Amino acid sequence: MLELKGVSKRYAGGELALNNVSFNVAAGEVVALIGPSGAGKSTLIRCINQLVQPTDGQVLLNDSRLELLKGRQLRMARRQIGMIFQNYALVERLSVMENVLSGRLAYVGFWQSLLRRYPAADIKYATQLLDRVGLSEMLDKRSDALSGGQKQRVGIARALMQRPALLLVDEPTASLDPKSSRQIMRLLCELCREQNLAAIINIHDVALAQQFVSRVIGLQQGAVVFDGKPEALSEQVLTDIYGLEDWQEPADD
Ligand SMILES: Nc1ncnc2c1ncn2[C@@H]1O[C@H](COP(=O)(O)OP(=O)(O)OP(=O)(O)O)[C@@H](O)[C@H]1O
Repeated sequence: MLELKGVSKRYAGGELALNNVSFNVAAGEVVALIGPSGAGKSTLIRCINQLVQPTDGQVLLNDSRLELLKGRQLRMARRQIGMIFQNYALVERLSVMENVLSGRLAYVGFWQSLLRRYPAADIKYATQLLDRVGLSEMLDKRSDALSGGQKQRVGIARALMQRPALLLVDEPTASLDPKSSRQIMRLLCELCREQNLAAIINIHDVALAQQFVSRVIGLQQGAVVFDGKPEALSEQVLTDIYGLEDWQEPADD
């Protein structure tokens, strides 16, 4: 499904932010990406969706070489990648339903999207998704009236509206309390199973990741230093990844 082959990234004038990263993610597989600040987690996510062009290596999504695509072809390929963000990235003054429908923007034409005219099938699917994420009572609420956990549910429904093959999830729980964090991680993992979706979740909270995902990739200084089951993350491995940082405490940022 997703395959990274020897992906490296050097920003202008900087050190290697990614160093020869290779791994595969299968359909339906949920991977937590962990590592200390500056390890290259965000760079890796951005190299997958091509917001950052890798300096070296290949990024294959369903056998298509994303790093070679430009313009329209890249936009088409990106439809297969749903993004979920720490700060939700909702349009606050729009309703829950409108935010979810905006997940179809890459599919509907320019005028349709400007006038926010979506096909009936899209509205039906958005309604189903909002029901699935537990927000069926809130379709017409303004997004700025929601709690953090509810906003993240809208963000998840919007990403799924794209009918993606892969979800890239950047710190989905960093702005949430512990209970909402667990609910969001559980929901994400259930949805990936139900829809046979692959996901890479960039997450600081190791204990939370261990509780829900089936595979963890640990980055340190741009290189993969661990790739395995969460049970295999021993104290020694975590110390290798995080150095002397206290990896048991979720990061503040
Ligand atoms: N646009 C950029 N230009 C130059 N250097 C960058 C840029 N973005 C990131 N870097 C550098 O690349 C390295 C990896 O950064 P990255 O943001 O990918 O790490 P991260 O693991 O996501 O960190 P955090 O957990 O703090 O978000 C760091 O040394 C960072 O300073």
